[in-house]
Amino acid sequence: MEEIGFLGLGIMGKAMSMNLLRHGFKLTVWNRTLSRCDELVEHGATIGESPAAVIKKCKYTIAMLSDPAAALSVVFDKDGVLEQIGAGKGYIDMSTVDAETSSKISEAIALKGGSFLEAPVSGSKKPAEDGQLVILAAGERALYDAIIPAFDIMGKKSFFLGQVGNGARMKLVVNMIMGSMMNAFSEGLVLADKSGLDPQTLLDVLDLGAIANPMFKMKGPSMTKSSYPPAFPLKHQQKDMRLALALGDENAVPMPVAAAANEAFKKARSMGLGDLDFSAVHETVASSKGST
Ligand SMILES: NC(=O)C1=CN([C@@H]2O[C@H](COP(=O)(O)OP(=O)(O)OC[C@H]3O[C@@H](n4cnc5c(N)ncnc54)[C@H](OP(=O)(O)O)[C@@H]3O)[C@@H](O)[C@H]2O)C=CC1
Ligand SMILES: O=CCCC(=O)O
Repeated sequence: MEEIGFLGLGIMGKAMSMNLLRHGFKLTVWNRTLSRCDELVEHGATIGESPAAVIKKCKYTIAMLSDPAAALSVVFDKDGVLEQIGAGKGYIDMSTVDAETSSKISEAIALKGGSFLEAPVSGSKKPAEDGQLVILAAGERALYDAIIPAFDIMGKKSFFLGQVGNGARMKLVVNMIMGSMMNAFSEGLVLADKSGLDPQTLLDVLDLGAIANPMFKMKGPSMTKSSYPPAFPLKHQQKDMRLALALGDENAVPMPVAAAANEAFKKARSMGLGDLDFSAVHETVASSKGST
């Protein structure tokens, strides 16, 4: 495949681009904090000096950015994607954003004659390193077909969900469920502990029953030790809850559980936990003062 551009080398972007390099793809990379490109360069990538420079050089460019503000800035600001996108070029945004943000980007790129695909992912740092993501794509089918060789390296399964917005919506629904679930799990761990049960035994019991899942198995043991090395930063999970609640507003779907979970993530941010893993929401329950 031709050289691919990659914008955004945070936790996910770095893991995904390293994986592409390992599988023989040629990459030109850019990151707002340029020093984060160094490790990729050591593994064979070339640096582009701006998003526009990357787009100019590459037929296809992938982005993995923190939130809607970052996704819009990289496209619309000076030296951004729009300055060089045009006929024959494709832009694939894999960041988790809302449908409105994706649509704005899609429309602007279409006006320049370029192609757009949104492709947010399920799966975190480790699945990104191992090429085990689940890719939720929507937008131009021809671009989806063209970028499949890269998706096949980054993911274990890709879905094409139709028109732009459907990928963003699917991702927000999934993360709304995940964020709500993490809060119930945190409350359960603390409830077990405070009521005299061994939290590790709770983990063993959960793992054998109908609500066993990889997330509890993976994060549970470190949560019981109050250890939260960031795989999925809590500030991004709170952003996803906020965007999912807005989607609920739009569609008049009552979501009291998700709303409560969002408050817990906001509380965790106010406690300075935003850069830790989203499982650190456990601290909002574990460290709450209370007497019986
Ligand atoms: N971590 C995870 O497990 C998963 C994350 N996601 C989603 O993927 C996206 C990236 O997540 P993750 O890698 O964890 O996040 P990080 O916070 O590790 O990285 C964010 C990236 O966005 C860049 N960025 C932030 N603001 C701007 C801006 N204004 N202009 C340009 N670049 C900017 C950062 O650049 P700089 O280095 O300069 O700060 C960095 O490259 C998010 O949308 C997240 O919700 C999806 C699935 C899993
Ligand atoms: O958006 C982040 C998703 C994290 C995960 O699916 O494990």
